[in-house]
Amino acid sequence: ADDVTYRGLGGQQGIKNIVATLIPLIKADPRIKESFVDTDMKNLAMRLEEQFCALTGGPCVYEGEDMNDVHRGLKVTNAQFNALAEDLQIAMERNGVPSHVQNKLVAKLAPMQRAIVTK
Ligand code: HEM
Repeated sequence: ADDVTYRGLGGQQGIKNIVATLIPLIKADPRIKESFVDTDMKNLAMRLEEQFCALTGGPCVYEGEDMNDVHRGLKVTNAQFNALAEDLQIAMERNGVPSHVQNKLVAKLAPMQRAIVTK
């Protein structure tokens, strides 16, 4: 499998660090934080690590919920989707991920927008 992007993120440890940076950004972001008040953020972090690893060619299997099912009823807007993507880019930037690799991960998340945005 092509794991260039996975390696660009710094592999398993790099992804762990990126998600650890991302979670507090989500919790502090006035555009999206209300959506996560009842969320188990440790579980979310574990699932995001799996998902980013699997999507970028790493040796992981995403074992979380289907993106449609988990976001159904949350009334997520396009603006909120973009806000989270922006927070992710900040998290990658802070962990020294080159911008071309940042763009690769964001591009892999883009097709999920239709499943996540329901408003
Ligand atoms: C790039 C965009 C996004 C990705 C890749 C993503 C991915 C995920 C993943 C992997 C989970 C965990 C599923 C599980 O527990 O099995 C999750 C849960 C969740 N997501 Fe998203 N998500 C995105 C955008 C958003 C946005 C914009 C919002 C709201 C503003 C949101 C709100 C939530 C909430 C509240 C949960 C937890 C649901 C629960 O625990 O019942 N997500 N997301």
